[in-house]
Amino acid sequence: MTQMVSLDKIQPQQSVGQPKIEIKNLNFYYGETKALKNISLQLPERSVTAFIGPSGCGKSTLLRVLNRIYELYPKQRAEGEVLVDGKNILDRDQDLNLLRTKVGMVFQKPTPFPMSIYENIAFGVRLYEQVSKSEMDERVEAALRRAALWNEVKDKLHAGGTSLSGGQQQRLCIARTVAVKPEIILLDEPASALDPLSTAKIEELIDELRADYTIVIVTHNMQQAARVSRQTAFMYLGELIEFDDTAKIFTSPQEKRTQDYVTGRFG
Ligand SMILES: Nc1ncnc2c1ncn2[C@@H]1O[C@H](COP(=O)(O)OP(=O)(O)OP(=O)(O)O)[C@@H](O)[C@H]1O
Repeated sequence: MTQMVSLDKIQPQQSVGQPKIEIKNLNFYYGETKALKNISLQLPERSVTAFIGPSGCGKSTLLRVLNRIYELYPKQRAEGEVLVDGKNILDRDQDLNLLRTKVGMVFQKPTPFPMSIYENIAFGVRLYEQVSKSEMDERVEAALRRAALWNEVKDKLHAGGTSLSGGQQQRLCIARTVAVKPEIILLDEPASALDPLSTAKIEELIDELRADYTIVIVTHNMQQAARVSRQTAFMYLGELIEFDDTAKIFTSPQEKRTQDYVTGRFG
């Protein structure tokens, strides 16, 4: 079998936590088109899970179900159950604002708000909490430190967020997400628009954040999945083909399609 992924980069085995997210018999539709077919899987808490698979297999769709962001678009609907801490977030009575503070999301392209670095973080905090000026200063600093950006921006907090480099903007978006104290962070190809150095910084950051958050990352980059994740889900044509420890998916997968994909035979 041709090895595409260097094995020394794969995360060491550790004990896996309790399931934070349990997806049960999930189907997803764009109008009449069924994009996810009966997906069931459990994502452990305080751990990084990667979704991999060829273009169009449903990785981003599955990620977007986890904070119900698809609801912003007409004719998109999910059926089945997604339990977060045992509560089905697909229930009609789910408070979507609450869900989105608990489940933060970072997109492929850095999307800072057109405001200062400080305000990029303070804005989201203010939506959910009333905090004093000094508390806000502390929140902003803590979030920027958590996103490994503080040292680079501490002297220009009132400069525009968009004046930062692409890699810094992405870390600002991670800081903004972390500032509202989520438990789950969804990352949709967070480094695909970045240069190798900025990508390495994002990966280091993911490695630090995994102790405190349940992280789900969609990536096209299999080396990246191997470097950052503890579990990997391989998807194909809207189905979950295989879900296992990342080391197993990349070295001894059970399914031929997984093997073909991770060894570069298709995709
Ligand atoms: N807004 C939309 N309307 C209709 N169909 C869509 C929409 N978004 C995605 N799809 C379809 O749903 C399926 C899954 O798409 P999705 O973007 O989740 O795949 P992906 O694995 O994330 O792909 P990529 O790696 O290219 O980003 C595809 O067949 C796609 O064409």
